[in-house]
Amino acid sequence: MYTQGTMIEATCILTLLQQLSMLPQPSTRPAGSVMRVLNDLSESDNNARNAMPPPSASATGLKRQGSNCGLRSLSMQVLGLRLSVPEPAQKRKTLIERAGEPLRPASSASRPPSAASQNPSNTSLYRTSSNASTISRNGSISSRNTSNSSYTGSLNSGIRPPASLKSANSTIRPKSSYGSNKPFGAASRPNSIADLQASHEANANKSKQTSLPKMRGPRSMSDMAQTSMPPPARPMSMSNLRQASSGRIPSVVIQVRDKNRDVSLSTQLDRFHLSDSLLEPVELPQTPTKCKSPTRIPKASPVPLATPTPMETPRLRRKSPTKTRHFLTPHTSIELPDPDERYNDFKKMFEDYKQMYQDTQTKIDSAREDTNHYRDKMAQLEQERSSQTESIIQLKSENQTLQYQVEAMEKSMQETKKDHEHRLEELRRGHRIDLETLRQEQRDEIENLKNDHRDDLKLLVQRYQQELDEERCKKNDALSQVSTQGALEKQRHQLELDRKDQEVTTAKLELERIEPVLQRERQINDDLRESLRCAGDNASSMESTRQGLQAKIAYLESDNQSQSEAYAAMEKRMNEAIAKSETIEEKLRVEEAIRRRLHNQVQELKGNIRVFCRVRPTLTVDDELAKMKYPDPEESTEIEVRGLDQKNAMGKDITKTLPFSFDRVFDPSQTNDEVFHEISQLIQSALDGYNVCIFAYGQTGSGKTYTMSSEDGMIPRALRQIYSTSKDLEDRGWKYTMEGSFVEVYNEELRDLLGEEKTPKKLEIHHDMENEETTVTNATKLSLDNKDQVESLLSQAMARRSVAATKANEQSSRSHSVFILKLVGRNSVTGKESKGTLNLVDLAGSERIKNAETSGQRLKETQSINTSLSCLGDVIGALGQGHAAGADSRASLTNNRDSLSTAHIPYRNSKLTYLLQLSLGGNCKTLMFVMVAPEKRCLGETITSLKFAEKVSRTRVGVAKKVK
Ligand SMILES: Nc1ncnc2c1ncn2[C@@H]1O[C@H](COP(=O)(O)OP(=O)(O)OP(=O)(O)O)[C@@H](O)[C@H]1O
Repeated sequence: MYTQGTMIEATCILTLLQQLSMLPQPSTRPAGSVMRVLNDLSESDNNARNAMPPPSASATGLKRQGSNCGLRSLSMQVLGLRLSVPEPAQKRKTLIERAGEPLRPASSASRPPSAASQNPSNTSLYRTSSNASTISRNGSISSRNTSNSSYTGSLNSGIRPPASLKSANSTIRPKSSYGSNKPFGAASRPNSIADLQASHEANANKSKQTSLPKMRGPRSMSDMAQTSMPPPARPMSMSNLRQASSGRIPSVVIQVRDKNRDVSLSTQLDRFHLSDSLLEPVELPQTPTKCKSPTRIPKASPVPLATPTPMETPRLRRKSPTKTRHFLTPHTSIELPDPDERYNDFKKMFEDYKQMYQDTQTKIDSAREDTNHYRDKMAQLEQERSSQTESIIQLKSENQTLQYQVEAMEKSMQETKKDHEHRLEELRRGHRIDLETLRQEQRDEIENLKNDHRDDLKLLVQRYQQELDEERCKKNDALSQVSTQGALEKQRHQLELDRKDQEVTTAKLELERIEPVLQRERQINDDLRESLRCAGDNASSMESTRQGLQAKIAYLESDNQSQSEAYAAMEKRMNEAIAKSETIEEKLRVEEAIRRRLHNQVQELKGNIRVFCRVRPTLTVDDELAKMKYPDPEESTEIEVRGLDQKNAMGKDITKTLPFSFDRVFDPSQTNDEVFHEISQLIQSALDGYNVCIFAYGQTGSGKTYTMSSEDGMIPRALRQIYSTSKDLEDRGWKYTMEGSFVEVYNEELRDLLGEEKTPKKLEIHHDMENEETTVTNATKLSLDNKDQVESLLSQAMARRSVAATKANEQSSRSHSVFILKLVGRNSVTGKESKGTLNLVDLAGSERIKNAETSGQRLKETQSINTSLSCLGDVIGALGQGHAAGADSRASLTNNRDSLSTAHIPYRNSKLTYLLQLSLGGNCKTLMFVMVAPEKRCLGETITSLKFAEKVSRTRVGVAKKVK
C-alpha cells in the first residue's frame, strides 16, 4: 500500500514537472509517456551539460542541493524526501560501475569546458557551500562526479568521513577532462555549419539542462518507473540520470524506514542533513579506470522507502530552533538535512531554472534562425562548389586532350626531325662526293694548265732573252753614241754659253750705252711733247688770230691795201706755225718708234721666255711651312728651298737646300699690283704688235687663279692697261680694235667660255701662218670698243670662269683656261699697222699628273692634263733646242726664226700647245708664272714645279719679232 501510494504521488509530480519544465519538443513525444520524457531529459542532460550557463551567485547559493538534473532532480529530491522507493534495479549499473566503462568519445571530445570547473572562485564558493552543509551545483560534469564521489564516500563505509578527508576532498577538486581555460560565459562562435549545428544542439541541451538540474534524488526515475510502471520501450541509459539517481541514493536511503528500528523524524532529518553534507564535491578519479574498487560502493539498501506524510512537513517547520539532529541510521553519525530548508531551496531553484529555460528557449529560436540561414548559405555554397567542380572537371578533360595533342605533335616532330636529319646526312654525303670529284677535276686541270704555261713560259723566256740581248747591244751602241754626242753637245753648249755670256756682256754694255741715249731720247720726247703742246696752243692762238685776221681782212678789204698786207702776213705766220707743228709731230713719231725699238730691245735682252716665281702666303696657321729663303732681296731673282728630309746610313741629316734662280721671285708679301708692274711692259708689247703669252703653272691651290683671274689679277689689269694705253695712242694716230675670246681646254677639247648657245658648236683651231694669226672658229668674240665693254668682258669672263669650274667637273684646275685678246692697231698718220695677240693662260694643277689616284672620268681628265702639260714642256724644250741649233748653225740672233722653222716643234701633240703655237716660240714673248705653295705638305710638288720652271727658264727660244 505504501509503495503504491507513493508511486501515484510520484506520477502526479512528474506530470506536473513535465508541464512546468517546458520540455523540448513536447509535441514529438507521446503524451503521458513519463518514461520517455525522462529519457529525453536524460539525453538532454547528456548533451547540453557543458553549455549550461553557470548560475548566478544568488542562485548558486540557493542551489545547495543543486544538481545538474534540473527539475527532474528537484522532483526526485522531493521524492527522495517523501518517498521510499524500493530498490529494484540491481541489474542497472551505478555510476561508479559505469565509470569503469570507456567514455563516450563524442561527449568528451567536443564539449566546451565548464566555466565553473576552471573558475577558482566558483570552486571556493562551492567549498563554502560545502562548509555550510549546502551543495551548489553548477551543472558541470565534474560537479556531478563530485556528487557521485560524495555519494560514494558516504556509502563507502557508511561511516562519517573524517574532517581531514572532507577537507581534502573539497580542496582537491577534480578537474574534468572537459576542463579548459575558456572563460565563463564566452560564447563560442561557430566556424562551420557543423560547429553551428553543434552549437545549436548544445544550446538546446543547455536549455534542457538549465531547466532540468541534475537529479540527486533517491534512486533513478527508471527505478521508480520500474517499480510503478512497466519498463519503458527505451531503457533509460543516460548515464547522468543514472548517476544522479545513484547519487541520490543516500537521500533515498535516509527515507528508508527501518522496520526494525523506530527512527524519529528529527533523527531522519538530521540524517538527511548529514547525507546532504556528503554531497559535497569529492574528487573523482579522472579516468574511469581509476575507480578500481566499485565493490566499495555500497548498493542501495533494498529496504522500502519511507515517505513522510504531508502532515510531517508542518511538524518539521514547527520545530524548535534547537533542531533535532537526524542521522541516517541509528548507528551512524551521518546527519540528514532539514527538509523545509531544502524544500524552499528547491522551490527557488525551480523558479530560477524556469526563468533560465525561457531565456534559453529564446536563444534557441534565434539560433535556429541562424542555422536556417547558414543552411541556405551552405546550400548555395554547395551549389557553387558543384558548379566549380564541374568546370574543373571540364578543364581537366580539356587539359588532358591538349596534352594528348601535344604529345602527338611532339611525336610527329621527332619523326620529322629524324627524317630531316637522315636526308641532311644523305645530302651532305652526296655533296662531299661531288666536291671531292670537282676538286680532283680541278687539280687535274690546274696541273695541265701549269704544264702548258711552263712550256709557254720557257719559250717566252727564251725569246725575250734573245730580244733583250739584241736590245742591250743596240742600247749600248746608242749609249756610246749618245755619250759621244753628249760630250760634243756639252762642249758646244759651253761654247754657246761663253758666247752668250759675251753677248750678255756686250748687251749690257750696249744697254749702258743706250740707257743715257734712251734717257736723252726720253728727255727729247718730253720736250717734243711740250713743244707739241705749245704748238697746239700756238695753233689755237693762231687760229684765233686767223679768225681775228679774217675779220680784220674783211674789215681791211673794205679798207683796201693795208688790210690786204696784214692779212698776207698773218697767213704767212700761220703757215709757219703749221709747218712747225708738223715738224714737231714727225719728230714725236720718230721718238715713239725709237721708244718701241728700245723697249723691244730691252724685252729681248730680258729673254723671250721669262719665268716669274710667286710664293703664295699661307692660308692657315696650323700648317707647317716649308723652309724657303730669298737670298737676294734687292734683285729678287733667287729662292732657296730646303728639300725633303733625307738621312744617310748613319742617320745624319743630309737634307739638301735647293737653290733656284728666276727672272723674278715674288715672296708671299708681294701683291698682284707689284706682280703686274713687272709684266706691264710685256702687255705693252702686245699693243706694239707682238704675240705675248703669259701662263701660270703650279699645283692646285698654289694661287694660279688668284694671280691670273681674280678681280685684281693679271687678266683684268691687262685689259684695263691695254684699253687705257690704246686710248693714249690715239693721240699719236693709233686706232686699235680689240677682240677678246675665252676658251678652255678640257680633255683635249676646246670649249667656249663666253658662248651663250645651249648647244655649243665645235671649236677648231686654225693658224694663218702667213699672217701669223690664230683663229678659234665658232668661239665667241667680244670687242673692246669702249670702257664699258672692257668691264663687261671682264665680268663675263669671271662669270664664265666660275661656270667653267662647274663645267669642268667641280675644279677649275681640271682644265686649262685661255684668254685670247687680239689687238689690231692702225696709225692714221703714218699708215702703219700692228697685230698683236695677248694670251693669258691658267693651267690645270700640275700635281694631278703625279698624284692622281682616280679612275673613270677623273682618270681621263688626269691623263689629258698630264699629256697637255707634258707637251708644253716638250714644246718649250724643243724650242730651246731649235734655237740652239739655229744659233749654232748661223750664229745670228736675227735668223733664229728661220732656224726654228726648220726644227720640229711638237705643237700638235696637244690642244693646248697647238692653240698657243703662235704665242710660244722665238717670235713671241712668253712669261711663265710658277706658283708655289709655302706649306711643307706641298714640298714635293713645289720642288717638282720649281725644277720644271727652272728648266723652262734656261730655255732660249730666240728673239721675238713683230707680227707682220
Ligand atoms: N698671293 C696670294 N695672296 C693671298 N691669297 C692667295 C694668294 N694666292 C692664292 N691665294 C689664295 O689661295 C687659294 C688658292 O688659290 P687659287 O685658287 O688661285 O689656286 P689655283 O692653283 O689657281 O687653284 P685652281 O686649282 O683653281 O687653279 C685661294 O683662296 C686664293 O685666294
